[in-house]
Amino acid sequence: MNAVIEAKGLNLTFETNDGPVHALSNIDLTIENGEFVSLIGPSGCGKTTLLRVIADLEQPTGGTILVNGVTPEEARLSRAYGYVFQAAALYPWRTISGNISLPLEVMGIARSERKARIESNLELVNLSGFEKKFPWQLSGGMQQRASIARALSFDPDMLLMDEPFGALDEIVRDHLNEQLLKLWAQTQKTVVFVTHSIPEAVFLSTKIVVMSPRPGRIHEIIDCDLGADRPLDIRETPKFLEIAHRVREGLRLGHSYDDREPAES
Ligand SMILES: Nc1ncnc2c1ncn2[C@@H]1O[C@H](COP(=O)(O)OP(=O)(O)OP(=O)(O)O)[C@@H](O)[C@H]1O
Repeated sequence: MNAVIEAKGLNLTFETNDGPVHALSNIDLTIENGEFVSLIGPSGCGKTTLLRVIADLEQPTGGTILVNGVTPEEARLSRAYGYVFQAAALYPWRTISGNISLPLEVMGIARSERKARIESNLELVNLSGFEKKFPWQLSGGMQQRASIARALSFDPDMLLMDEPFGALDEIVRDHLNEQLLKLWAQTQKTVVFVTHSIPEAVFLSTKIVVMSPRPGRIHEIIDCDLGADRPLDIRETPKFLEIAHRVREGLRLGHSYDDREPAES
């Protein structure tokens, strides 16, 4: 295994009209090739900010970060990752295949190659046959699958996913979680996944990064060694429940530290 993300002493303070907001504090994180890593924590603890720093969408104000051994900017320019947003963010005037094609068109990839890639990626997310539909003709879960196909279209090493299933109901979410696990096993991509959901994090991940707020920092990193074969009912096994309990405890302790903070400073 080799590190695809290496953050050391990462800090990020936003300067706002109401004063500085310390969004990330002293983040040390190494993510190895092929891992599925979830970032979990309460609202405002910096999960999205950390993902955006990896993606070169925010600049850290301190510390260092390497993505695939190079700066986030170089990694972005070499298309090291595909990014999946909370909302599917598909262009409504383009068909599903037109949406998946867009990054490939920007890269100047020939039409026949684009067609082949669209087909294979739609197959990966179980959407074969929906090429000519427009986003509004698809359910929320299908739209999110299409946006995953788009993120995979240029075959990046890594998928960065910001709460991709947060807005979906639980049944659809379960289904998409199963599909995402299959896709991860099939493609062996590295995935960094932001979520609020403990069961989702435990079900999907090889490693869970528990974050705590104000300023956002890593409270604990929990190994999630449930093996590769994870049917949905693994969620009722003692091992799963034990890991979920550890994550919950981590979140609770992270919070109580936060509650004590004003008295200590
Ligand atoms: N562009 C910005 N300018 C100023 N403050 C920001 C900016 N982006 C984020 N923040 C602040 O930084 C902190 C971390 O935000 P972030 O969105 O990373 O948290 P999060 O853990 O992803 O939250 P959520 O789970 O609600 O999405 C918050 O206090 C947020 O208000």
